[in-house]
Amino acid sequence: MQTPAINVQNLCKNYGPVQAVDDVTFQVARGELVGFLGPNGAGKSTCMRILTTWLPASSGYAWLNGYDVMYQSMDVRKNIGYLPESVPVYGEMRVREYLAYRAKLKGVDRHGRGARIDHCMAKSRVKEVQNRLLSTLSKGYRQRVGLADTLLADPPILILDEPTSGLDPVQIGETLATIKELGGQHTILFSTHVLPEVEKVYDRVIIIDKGRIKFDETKKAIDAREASYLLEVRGPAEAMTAFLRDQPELASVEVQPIESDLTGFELWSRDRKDHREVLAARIAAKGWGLRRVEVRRPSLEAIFNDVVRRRQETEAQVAAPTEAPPSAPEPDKTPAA
Ligand SMILES: Nc1ncnc2c1ncn2[C@@H]1O[C@H](COP(=O)(O)OP(=O)(O)OP(=O)(O)O)[C@@H](O)[C@H]1O
Repeated sequence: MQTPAINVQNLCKNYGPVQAVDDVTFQVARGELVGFLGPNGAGKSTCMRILTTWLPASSGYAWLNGYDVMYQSMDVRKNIGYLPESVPVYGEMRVREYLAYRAKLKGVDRHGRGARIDHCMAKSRVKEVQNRLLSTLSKGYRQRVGLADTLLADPPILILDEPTSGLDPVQIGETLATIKELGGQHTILFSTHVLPEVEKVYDRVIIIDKGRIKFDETKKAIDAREASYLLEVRGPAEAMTAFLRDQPELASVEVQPIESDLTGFELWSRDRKDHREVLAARIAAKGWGLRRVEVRRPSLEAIFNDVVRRRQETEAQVAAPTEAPPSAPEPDKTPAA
């Protein structure tokens, strides 16, 4: 079996009491394009900084192209291009001059260096600003210069932390297209908390939340997931639930109470066929009011909602103080004269 491009085993990182990365294990095969998704503070940047040798792990292991991030950090660095969340700026340097300096540091052959810089600037769409001082660039352009930098030595693995951060919608589209194109020749792990961005380019998605991996699936597996149907029906909740659970076409029924006489249902059919019309007719025949019928395609958004938002909602409910009983008025603490 081929060595995975990225191999992470039981990785942990704590910053004092904050457990930023908590027992993370995953592998990325060569050539895979993996979206690393999670809400703010999930632990994405911390993971990436460990994988790129910029931060030591508290425990666990990681290998990139077979090199240990802890003990073979120079070899790891030769095999990766890393775009950090905030690109370091050498404000007094011009874009081309900066990339030339970086290419020299990375050992890019002197004879081919100029052509390589041109190629990377073209890929990252920064040619038009090549003579501008870095300090005068917008965050979006700086991010693109950072992307050009990651490509200079043509490393097999690219680790891109929020590559579209600070870009306008047109630039986001262009950068995603570049990432997709690069995906053919490199292994790419890129992070974002913007769902639609991953949806456009990924082969596989890993969702991390509170330092733990909560979901890891290929696009193919996600696309093959079965659609469900969302219904909102007005009527007696218990009777409606029992009725739907009796329908021979349905494999599973989930109940989501909405208000006193309105209930939401999520339904999965037994045979992957669409039974909405027949179910709607049966519900109408019972005299119940059908307010909503909708197909819910398996999407990253739905998965993300299941994995992260429901956890957040549950936590918010637990944290919300219960209504305190009216208390007796505080005794007057004013000291007696
Ligand atoms: N240097 C640090 N010292 C203390 N805590 C830190 C440090 N860096 C990160 N953290 C904490 O570790 C957790 C994970 O942060 P991290 O930056 O890795 O998350 P992230 O998923 O990249 O978030 P974002 O999308 O906002 O960049 C957060 O709770 C964060 O506050």
